[in-house]
Amino acid sequence: MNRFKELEIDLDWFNGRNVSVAFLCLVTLKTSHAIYKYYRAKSKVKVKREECLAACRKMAEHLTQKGITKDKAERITRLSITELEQRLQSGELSAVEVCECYQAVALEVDRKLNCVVEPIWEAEEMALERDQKTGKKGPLHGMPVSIKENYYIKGYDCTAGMQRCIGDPVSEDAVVVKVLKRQGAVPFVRTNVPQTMMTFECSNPIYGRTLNPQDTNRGPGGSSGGEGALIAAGGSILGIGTDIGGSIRIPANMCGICGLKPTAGRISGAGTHKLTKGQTLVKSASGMLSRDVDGVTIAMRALLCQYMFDLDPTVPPIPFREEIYQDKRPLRIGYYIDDGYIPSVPSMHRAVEKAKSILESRGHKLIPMQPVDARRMFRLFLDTVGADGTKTYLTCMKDDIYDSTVRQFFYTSHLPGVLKKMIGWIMSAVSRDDIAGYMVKALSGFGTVYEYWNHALDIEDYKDDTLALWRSLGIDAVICPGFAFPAIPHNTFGDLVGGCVYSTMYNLLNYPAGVLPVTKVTEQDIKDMANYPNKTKFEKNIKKMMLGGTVGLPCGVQCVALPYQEELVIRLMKEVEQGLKGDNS
Ligand SMILES: CCCCCCCC/C=C\CCCCCCCCCCCCCC(=O)NCCO
Repeated sequence: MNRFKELEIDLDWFNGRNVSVAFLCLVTLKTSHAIYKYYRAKSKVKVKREECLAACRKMAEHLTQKGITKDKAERITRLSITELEQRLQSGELSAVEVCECYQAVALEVDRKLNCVVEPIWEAEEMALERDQKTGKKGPLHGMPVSIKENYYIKGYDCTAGMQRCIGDPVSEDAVVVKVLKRQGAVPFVRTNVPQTMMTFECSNPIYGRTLNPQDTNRGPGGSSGGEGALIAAGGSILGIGTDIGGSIRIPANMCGICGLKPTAGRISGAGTHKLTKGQTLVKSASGMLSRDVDGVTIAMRALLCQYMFDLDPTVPPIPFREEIYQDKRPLRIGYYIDDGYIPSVPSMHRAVEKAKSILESRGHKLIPMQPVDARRMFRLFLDTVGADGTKTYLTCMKDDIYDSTVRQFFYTSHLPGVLKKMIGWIMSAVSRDDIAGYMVKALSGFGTVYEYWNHALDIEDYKDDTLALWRSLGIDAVICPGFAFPAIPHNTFGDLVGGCVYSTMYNLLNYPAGVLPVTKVTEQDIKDMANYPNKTKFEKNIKKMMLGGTVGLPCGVQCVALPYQEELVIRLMKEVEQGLKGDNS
């Protein structure tokens, strides 16, 4: 009876006025909490940014005090990597002077392009150790190397542009960084990345936006965009990056430098940001970017050593195979200018045609081909990265400030799965553009492990079909566009995301692929855009972008080989590069 009375009293409380007041209180509380979290994130980001800017200023002052003149710095940074290697090995140049000159130029470049996150303070001490070393020098003795921000460097935050990771310095270097140091290199600056590293723009709320040295109204590509911009502008000679959808090759294409994405796992990825590591169907690959192909070769030779195999036993102990790299045997090389899904632009066609005629003139047989259904591939890729319904990204980005380049993806990601599927379906039906629609659908993820395993089998089928195609054509390698188009204006990633079909294909297949610059956009290429298809929204976006002042932008070619044939990829890249220089040896 008593209990019943109590209940009556409780029920009485639930009158209209009380419920409205409680509801209002709840909304106010929630809103104030969200505002508080937003400002807390903002101030955390601001403090970090100021710290990094102060570090750059302090380093610049230090270098001025040391008397590093612009003249001297430019004299050293203009040397090719092979010249620099020889002078460091012979002792003609000291590791300290090379390090200081590169730091000075990198900081100067950074003031224009915002590509450096912060200097590595220990670099000078490391360089001094190299100079004092007696006995055999390492293959990278004194070589300055820039490091993408998502690689662990002891004592520094590794954020991937996300505020959650600020104030949590890592306790150990990444395996690649350890190996570089052991081989004599001097890591000297950390470079910028996009927030989450899943876009090919290069902007985040902590370190800001990186600009393309070829045209500052455009981005350098991403996610290794800081590396791309810094190397192309002469502030670094060799950089380390990662690539799960094109992050090494896209900046290489957009900035006009070389980049190699090895087979995932050939170079250790231990000690890189963990964001994408739970997703194991398409793995991120560690690789490198450099001004020319020699840089890539020198880095691969040095990294593929016993020390890396010992530190990371998951890496297959295959040293650099000179016999494949130096081989002069004529090859059968497949080529395509269009993947049959996303039409690449005329300047990219020309780049492939140019590389093709160079390779033919060197005795190789070029065979026209079409890759296995690129649309099927891209859907598999998107379903893979969105497999968890984007929960991993949303968790890492909880309470963060969304960068303008990824905002729309995150707002969409928050919607319930059914709604994402529906919106995706409607978008595909209405716009005749199945890329945006399919992307939204892919953000909804898989419902069951059974579906996910079936999806994994579909990827295996795609790999089998591609291998069967290569076997039937009897090809050793493939050349194709380095990307669908050259560098894009800021904040257009969402409109042009489909361009990455050209790069993601070789992540899904896990084939090694490298990009090198071959040509630049000409006035004629722009005139030829008149024949570019104009049916889908995506094609219209590409056309508009290309007509918006792209003349002079670099265009690269991608060289691809079967898994673990990195040496063959580099050989092809080198032959194309030699052909471009008119050297047919
Ligand atoms: C459709 C699934 C998307 C899941 C990600 C949702 C989180 C939102 C974050 C960013 C929005 C971008 C979503 C577009 C994904 C597909 C496009 C891939 C673009 C590839 C760019 C290069 C990425 C890369 O290689 N990163 C290196 C990491 O080591």
